[in-house]
Amino acid sequence: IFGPAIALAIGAKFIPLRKPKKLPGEVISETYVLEYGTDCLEMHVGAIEPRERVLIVDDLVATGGTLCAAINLMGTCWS
Ligand SMILES: O=P(O)(O)OC[C@H]1O[C@H](OP(=O)(O)OP(=O)(O)O)[C@H](O)[C@@H]1O
Ligand SMILES: Nc1ncnc2[nH]cnc12
Repeated sequence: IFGPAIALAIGAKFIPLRKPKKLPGEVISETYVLEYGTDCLEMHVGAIEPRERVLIVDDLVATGGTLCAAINLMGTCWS
């Protein structure tokens, strides 16, 4: 897991985006398409303030569906 270490190194906060039912409290969800079906990412409500800058870290990009879902979750905070 590289996200927390990168956040610490650059002085940023760490925000986990997790598969469904992993995060406690209120979440927002984004469903997306993978090579082998669909899945869903969740993020805590209020984790990001409007106009905050983000760095999205994942282990790999294949179709880009997961990355797009993460970007869409960011967008729900900025709108
Ligand atoms: O660009 P994409 O086509 O979306 O694929 C990339 C995603 O696939 C893998 O996760 P996966 O959904 O397989 O589950 P995992 O996190 O449990 O490994 C990987 O960790 C990326 O998040
Ligand atoms: N194309 C791919 N290769 C390896 N791991 C993956 N996880 C999701 N898509 C993958």
